[in-house]
Amino acid sequence: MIALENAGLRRGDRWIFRHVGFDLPEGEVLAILGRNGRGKTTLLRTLLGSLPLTEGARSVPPVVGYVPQSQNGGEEHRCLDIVTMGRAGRLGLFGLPGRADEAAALAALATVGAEHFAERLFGRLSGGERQIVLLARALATEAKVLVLDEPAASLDLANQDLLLGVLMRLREARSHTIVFTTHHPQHGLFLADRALMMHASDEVRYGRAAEVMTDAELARLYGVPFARHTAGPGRPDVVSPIFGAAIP
Ligand SMILES: Nc1ncnc2c1ncn2[C@@H]1O[C@H](COP(=O)(O)OP(=O)(O)OP(=O)(O)O)[C@@H](O)[C@H]1O
Repeated sequence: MIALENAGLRRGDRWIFRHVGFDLPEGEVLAILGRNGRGKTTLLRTLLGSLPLTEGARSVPPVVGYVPQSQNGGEEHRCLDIVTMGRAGRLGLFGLPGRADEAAALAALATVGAEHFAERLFGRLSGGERQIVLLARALATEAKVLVLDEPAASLDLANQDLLLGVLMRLREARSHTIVFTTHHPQHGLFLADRALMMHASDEVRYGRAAEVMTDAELARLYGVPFARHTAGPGRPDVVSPIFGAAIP
């Protein structure tokens, strides 16, 4: 459904990433992890088609729903209008959204459990609620692939829980193939079927999230040791960085 094969991207004389390959089955969720500047956003941009690969190949459907880290602007618009903007790619050059588009936007809000936001102003929502509206906008495109760039980056714990819960419902429905970047390993363990760990520009590990996100690999990725706790039957382990105990 979505794949990269021996993909590389060079800027000037520097490879941002190289030899990246994965093949994400339809309906699965992929978490991309790596330190600051490791190339996560650049990799997402190649998936979105806004940056060409220097080498290798990508296989991504033509329409992808994108959720940015946050959005500046639109604060004075109703959430329904923000979500209806997701229909723009389906309208003709000078086309205006019609009733069917508004109905699709309402359906997208309902999918994320946020139909009650429809008439509220986007600027009056909390950060987490805004992310959910932006997710609804991506769903309104009717894309089967969703790409999210650090969707929980600026959210407090309650809002992280809110957003992760909505994404988990999409995962359980297996209605979309989802790729997201994160600095929270726990989000990967909670939500993702697979993980792509960007250790270095030419070293990327890909596999089942529970198998590749071991304590040792997380410690190697971030340079910080991790502790692990079991969270009860049917729940993924909980990992926490042990600050102040950096690996020599
Ligand atoms: N337009 C550009 N020209 C040259 N280098 C760039 C450009 N944009 C980004 N880079 C470099 O590419 C590298 C990867 O950047 P990218 O934003 O993809 O990292 P990231 O893993 O998403 O980082 P973060 O976790 O901080 O968001 C960085 O070293 C960055 O400086």
